[in-house]
Amino acid sequence: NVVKEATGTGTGVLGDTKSLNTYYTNNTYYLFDTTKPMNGVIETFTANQGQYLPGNYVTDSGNTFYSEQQKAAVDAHYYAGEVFDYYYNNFGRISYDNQGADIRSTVHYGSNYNNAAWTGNQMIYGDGDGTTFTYLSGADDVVAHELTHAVTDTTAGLIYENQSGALNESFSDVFGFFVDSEDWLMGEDVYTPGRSGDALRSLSNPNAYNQPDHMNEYQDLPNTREGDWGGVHINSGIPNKAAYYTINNLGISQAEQIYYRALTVYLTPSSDFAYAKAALEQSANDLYGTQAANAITQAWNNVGVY
Ligand SMILES: CCC(=O)Oc1c(C)cccc1C(=O)O
Ligand SMILES: [Ca+2]
Ligand SMILES: [Zn+2]
Repeated sequence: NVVKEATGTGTGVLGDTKSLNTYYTNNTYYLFDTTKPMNGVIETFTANQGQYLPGNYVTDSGNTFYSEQQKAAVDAHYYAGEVFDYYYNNFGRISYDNQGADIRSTVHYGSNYNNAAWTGNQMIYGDGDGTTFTYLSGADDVVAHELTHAVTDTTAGLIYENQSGALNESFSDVFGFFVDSEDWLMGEDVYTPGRSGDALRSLSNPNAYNQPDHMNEYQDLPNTREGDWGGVHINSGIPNKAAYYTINNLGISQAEQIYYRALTVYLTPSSDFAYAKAALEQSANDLYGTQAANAITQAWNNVGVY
């Protein structure tokens, strides 16, 4: 049969050119990647600034995705593939559910929407308002953050509130770092396009973006939407700082295996910070022995978790 897999090219959010795994049918090319070792596909849609999901496939008759409106889709598609590869190459995980599930993204979601999310079965990316954010799929750490929410939901299932919710957020930031390990910042490539050097969050210095980096700064916020469900995006600074200490002590290769084992083997929906410390200690001991476990202990003690 006619192999319809194709290689297209596109312009990303930051103006860079990248090659894309596309699919040819009905005289046009789709952002539809069938090349990964999974029974699902990686597919990218546009909501055309609406809120209906998944929206329309992103297509191009010439397999050249160079237009302004195609930039967000180019990066959502390319980075979803990069994050699939990260989890497959480092842990042998086949898509977010380890069962080869379709990885679906929708860009241009909503109007000036300064958000990105995992909806429970797909990723969505706003365009940003052009001041706070540009197209949010333009950052690989953001895409890794969102897809890691899907990994968490299919493994530990950390409940998105209070300490378990802050851990849910932190694991997404930490794997965002592992995918984009050239800096300790989150979302720097799409945050405030008019200002350089800043970011949404920092793992090395959570205080820089008004997050606590120690239990004595834990924010007891209400478990409501207005309270960020008990401050899940605020209090994540504490486990994020512990991860920073751990990675500096053990290195990325050991840290990522420890974090993956804790997430997929030991953590449970209601795990709190103390439980996460124990889960990471156990994972470190399982994989690398006492010295590595001691590094976890030290990292969490440094942020006031004993
Ligand atoms: C680093 C990615 C990130 O934090 O995305 C979100 C944004 C930009 C707003 C609200 C929620 C999220 C999230 O995915 O938690
Ligand atoms: Ca980053
Ligand atoms: Zn998140």
